[in-house]
Amino acid sequence: MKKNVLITGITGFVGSHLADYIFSLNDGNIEIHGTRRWRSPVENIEHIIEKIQLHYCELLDAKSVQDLIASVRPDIIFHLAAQSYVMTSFSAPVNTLETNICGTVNLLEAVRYAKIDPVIHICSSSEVYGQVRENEVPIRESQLFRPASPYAVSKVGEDMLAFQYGLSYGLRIITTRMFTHTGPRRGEVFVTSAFARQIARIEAGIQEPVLKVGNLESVRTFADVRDTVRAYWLLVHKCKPGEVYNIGGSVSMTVGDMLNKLLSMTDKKIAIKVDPALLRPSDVTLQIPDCAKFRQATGWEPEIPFEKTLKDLLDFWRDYYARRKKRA
Ligand SMILES: C[C@H]1O[C@H](OP(=O)(O)OP(=O)(O)OC[C@H]2O[C@@H](n3cnc4c(=O)[nH]c(N)nc43)[C@H](O)[C@@H]2O)[C@@H](O)[C@@H](O)C1=O
Repeated sequence: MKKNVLITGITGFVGSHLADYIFSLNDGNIEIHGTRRWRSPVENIEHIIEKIQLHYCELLDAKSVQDLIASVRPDIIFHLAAQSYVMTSFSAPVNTLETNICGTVNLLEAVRYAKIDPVIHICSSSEVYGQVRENEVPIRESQLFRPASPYAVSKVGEDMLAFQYGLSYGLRIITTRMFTHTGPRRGEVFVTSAFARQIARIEAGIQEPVLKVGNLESVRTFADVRDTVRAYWLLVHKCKPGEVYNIGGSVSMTVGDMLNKLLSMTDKKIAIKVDPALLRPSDVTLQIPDCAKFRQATGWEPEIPFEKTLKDLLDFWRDYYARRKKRA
């Protein structure tokens, strides 16, 4: 019998890569279902749109989610739909909390009412740990939560809901606290993409050679999105419901060092300018994960070198502006 895999947020960055990864396994017994909101652009999944079952679904509408779950009856759920930009959560805290917390409740309730028993992957985030002290890195799953943004609080909520629905109703939920991940299709607001996009625009002659930045001192441990989705697939097959796992890359550096790597990939001379609008009321400046628990459970290791991740991201934006120019 075919296995139904449901990816909420399949039109997004990680969702689209996860669908690509599952297709690459060439398993004829898997049917991929995904959700989209009526306004969501579909360019990330245009290349696979004929091969997936796409469902209109509004996570904040309980009926919409119940109808979806009752009709798909998924065996595996990857809940990737979210308001995921930290900065936006400061200007739209209620929307962030609603989407990430109430949206997750609607999904978990819909599973209960459908009386099905799927494996459910809930995406918490490394942001739940907030600002850690130097003696607290690498960060383990037992680290205290000190959320530094409404987004982080929303992910604490999601994390706790995953625990509680497992405890109260026996749902088979596995939670990840993923650290920063990037690669082609990364949304333009996130730091790696924001920088790569500006370089591509400068190369295309549609932006002055001045690159706007926020806080360059933050340390991040970058993972490639393609390693990330491979980890998520292993997670639902090898990890234990009720447990929570850190997942992250192995390359840690400041955002400024990451920028220098990107700048070394272009011939253009580019000036750097701090834009105060990109500075957060409170920032998380030290994120280095301890992923031993996940590695032990799955044998997963990140494989893609960070230079390739950045080059692929930059080329993604170069292609984007080349195609735009052709259409004009
Ligand atoms: C795990 C976690 O990972 C992501 O959250 P994030 O790490 O906050 O991602 P980001 O790319 O917005 O910022 C990274 C750092 O870079 C600094 N920074 C400097 N200059 C710019 C800049 O120009 N733009 C942005 N966005 N950040 C900048 C900024 O202040 C911050 O310190 C999300 O996927 C989130 O959903 C998630 O769960």
